[in-house]
Amino acid sequence: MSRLADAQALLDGADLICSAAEVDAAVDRVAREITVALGDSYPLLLSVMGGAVVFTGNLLPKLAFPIDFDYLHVTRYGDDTAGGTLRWISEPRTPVVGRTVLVIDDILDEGITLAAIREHLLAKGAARCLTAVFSDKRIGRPKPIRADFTGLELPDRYVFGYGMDVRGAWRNLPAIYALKD
Ligand SMILES: O=P(O)(O)OC[C@H]1O[C@H](OP(=O)(O)OP(=O)(O)O)[C@H](O)[C@@H]1O
Ligand code: HPA
Repeated sequence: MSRLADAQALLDGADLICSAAEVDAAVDRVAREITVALGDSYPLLLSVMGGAVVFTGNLLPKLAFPIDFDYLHVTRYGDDTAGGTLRWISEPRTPVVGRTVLVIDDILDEGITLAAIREHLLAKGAARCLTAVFSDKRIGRPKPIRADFTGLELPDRYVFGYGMDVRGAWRNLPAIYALKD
């Protein structure tokens, strides 16, 4: 099969678990919570490439206070549906020393990625490091980190859409889908 047909088959065989309207409402709520918590602190927002790109792009225009923005890239899934070793692809260029940092990511799954990023930024001298995730997967096991701001809780299934990929595809979907178990 072609890559196009493979990607279409993945979507056709998946379940819609969260509509675009629910997604948008969750992002609105998270934006309000972040505004209350960080509106006075001129934070540095760090988007975790590449999954956070859609959440970040929708969240930032809803924050009506000054921010600095940069990105970092770490990965441990690649095109796989199970996580492996964390690889740092790029560091933020903006110094974090003394800053209030808000890390933005698409999904907190096992929590390994976000916990490592937070530890790294604090070791680099960030004054505080908060985290905002579009989604938190209910994996039924303890995680090494809890997000300070969470959009949606998702079931323990492989999910995609709204920045999250399945075998590299479908980050562009406005709603959330899950592969059949
Ligand atoms: O909580 P965890 O189990 O550590 O997984 C969460 C991380 O996995 C995904 O990134 P991925 O490794 O797929 O990188 P990508 O966004 O570049 O595809 C996602 O964007 C999170 O950063
Ligand atoms: O369920 C998931 N879907 C997409 N990307 C992910 N990264 C960690 N878990 C997931």
